[in-house]
Amino acid sequence: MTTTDPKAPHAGGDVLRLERARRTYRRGEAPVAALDGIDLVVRPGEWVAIVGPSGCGKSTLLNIASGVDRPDPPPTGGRAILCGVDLAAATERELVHLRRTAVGVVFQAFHLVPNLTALENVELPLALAGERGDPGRARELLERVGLGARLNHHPGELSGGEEQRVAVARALVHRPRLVVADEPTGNLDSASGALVLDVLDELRRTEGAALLMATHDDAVAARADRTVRIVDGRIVDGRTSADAEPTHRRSAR
Ligand SMILES: Nc1ncnc2c1ncn2[C@@H]1O[C@H](COP(=O)(O)OP(=O)(O)OP(=O)(O)O)[C@@H](O)[C@H]1O
Repeated sequence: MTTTDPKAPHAGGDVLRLERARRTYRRGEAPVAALDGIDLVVRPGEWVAIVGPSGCGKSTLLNIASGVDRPDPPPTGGRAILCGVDLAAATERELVHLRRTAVGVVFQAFHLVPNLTALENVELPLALAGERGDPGRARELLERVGLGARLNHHPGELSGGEEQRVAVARALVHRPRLVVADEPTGNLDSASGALVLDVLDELRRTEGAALLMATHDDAVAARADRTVRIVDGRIVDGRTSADAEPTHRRSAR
């Protein structure tokens, strides 16, 4: 491939860099700017929360951060660099490789495969990435999320919180550099949600992955290293990178 290999050990630097990123949907005649010039840098190991009202652009941003979507074409779309790969320049094949090797995803609705066991669900990303990997890795992760006794259970035999902990193990099994989580506690009661956040945080720290998480819940966002607030596709509050000054102070000047 022509771009940096996202899994290469030397692939340091930012995990995600958005510069004036813009994503426009054409709805009938009127274009909708779902992202309207977003600057955001996520560094290795950081936990960044994205908050904002329904329709502000959180899912659009996460889709770009997970390599599922790209900003508008240059020059109006700005730049989106995911694990060293410029999304505008990447081929579809490169994007598939990026998604399978460098990114892990946790959804609100778990999205486990119902006829596979917990262990088989966690092993799935390794098979998709064509990696034999460490044969004990999936089992070890399930033990670390507290499900060592549920390896052979199917999703229908697990509680919602247990299903989401399987999904967390699945998101980290291929050692991604970035975990993208869309309302990961949105379908859970507060105790199960807190446990899911605990295991996500523990794995993030020990595995060195960055975590980019959208949430409606201010208590969830408060656990992140920093929070970015979006309204109408623009960042209105928070720090766009770990060393940037707060946006609201900048605009008040
Ligand atoms: N495929 C699409 N086609 C047209 N418009 C879209 C599409 N997807 C999203 N939008 C619009 O883009 C804007 C941002 O949507 P997005 O789903 O990113 O918001 P969100 O913050 O994730 O919302 P929620 O919190 O409700 O999930 C909204 O105005 C939405 O209606």
